[in-house]
Amino acid sequence: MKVAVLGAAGGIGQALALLLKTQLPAGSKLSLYDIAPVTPGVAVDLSHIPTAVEVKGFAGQDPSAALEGADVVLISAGVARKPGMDRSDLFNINAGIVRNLVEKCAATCPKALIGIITNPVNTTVAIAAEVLKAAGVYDKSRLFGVTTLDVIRSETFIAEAKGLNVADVKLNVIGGHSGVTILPLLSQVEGISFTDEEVAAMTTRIQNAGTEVVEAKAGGGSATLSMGQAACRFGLSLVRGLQGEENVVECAYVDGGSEHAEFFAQPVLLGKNGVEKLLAYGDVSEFESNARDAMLDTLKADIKLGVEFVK
Ligand SMILES: NC(=O)c1ccc[n+]([C@@H]2O[C@H](COP(=O)([O-])OP(=O)(O)OC[C@H]3O[C@@H](n4cnc5c(N)ncnc54)[C@H](O)[C@@H]3O)[C@@H](O)[C@H]2O)c1
Ligand SMILES: O=C(O)C[C@H](O)C(=O)O
Repeated sequence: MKVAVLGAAGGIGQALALLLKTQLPAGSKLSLYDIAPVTPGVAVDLSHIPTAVEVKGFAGQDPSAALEGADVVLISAGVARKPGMDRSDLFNINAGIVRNLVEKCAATCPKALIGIITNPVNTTVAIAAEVLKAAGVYDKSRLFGVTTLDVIRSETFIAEAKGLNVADVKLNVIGGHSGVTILPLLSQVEGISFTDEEVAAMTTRIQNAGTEVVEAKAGGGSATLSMGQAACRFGLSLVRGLQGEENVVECAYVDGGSEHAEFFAQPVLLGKNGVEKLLAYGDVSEFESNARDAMLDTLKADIKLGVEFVK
């Protein structure tokens, strides 16, 4: 199994690469690419860790060598937020970066599963889909917006607030990955109840968690370590699905399963072809159903921006 990380010299990329080096199944290959010249050095550094995962690093303008034979490509290349910015403010720079990298994926590893981390995810995934369509290799089962950070944040914050073992907290986070489009389904967490005030406060905290990190880092970037962990969890789930493991389920921002929008984050069953089955996200409370409906104009506008960027 070969996993490529594009943006591998960055804050997320290096954390993700370290976690993958230590957690990918024995015999895997890890391929690191970034425009930053340090990238081969990051690979050499990681290669001294004693695991049976072969790691290679590539720098420069062309990622093709890193992508050859890739089964999974995780893309975190691009710029991150500073205080006062929204994720949508990253569009001007990151849209072109994602377009160019996905064009290379289409040419070099058209069957790879692609996970987009680069923000604004609501839009960059739509860009990736249009690029793959234009290249004639689009398979909606193989493209994912990585929203796992919203899931692990929800698990963490709920466990903290309710005094639970975090391993026991499970929930779906649906919609997209910015502001009001992030909707944790708190009503589905088993064994606990929330007051209306707690639901409102917890939902807002989860929606603003990225900004919480951006402000705490005070101009030094956005979430990198928690995102590295989230992307590793998601990447390993993709690998487990590809290897034929059963019942591998993650929430991700995907195409086609939703009556709500062209792309929508929801639970998916992963398998040998990426999305094996789109799963229903289950019953929702009145608060959640209102919040879901209220996000749709924003989400659809984010998607339209991505489609129009490529067309
Ligand atoms: N999906 C999520 O939940 C989530 C969470 C956190 C951050 N992000 C996003 O991930 C992205 C990366 O964040 P970061 O903190 O790692 O940023 P970073 O600045 O630390 O790293 C980005 C890396 O991308 C590289 N890069 C830039 N242009 C490139 C190109 N054309 N080809 C290859 N590499 C290129 C840079 O050299 C840098 O090493 C940002 O857009 C951020 O908003 C998403
Ligand atoms: O908030 C950001 O800009 C980064 C990321 O999307 C996050 O949720 O932490």
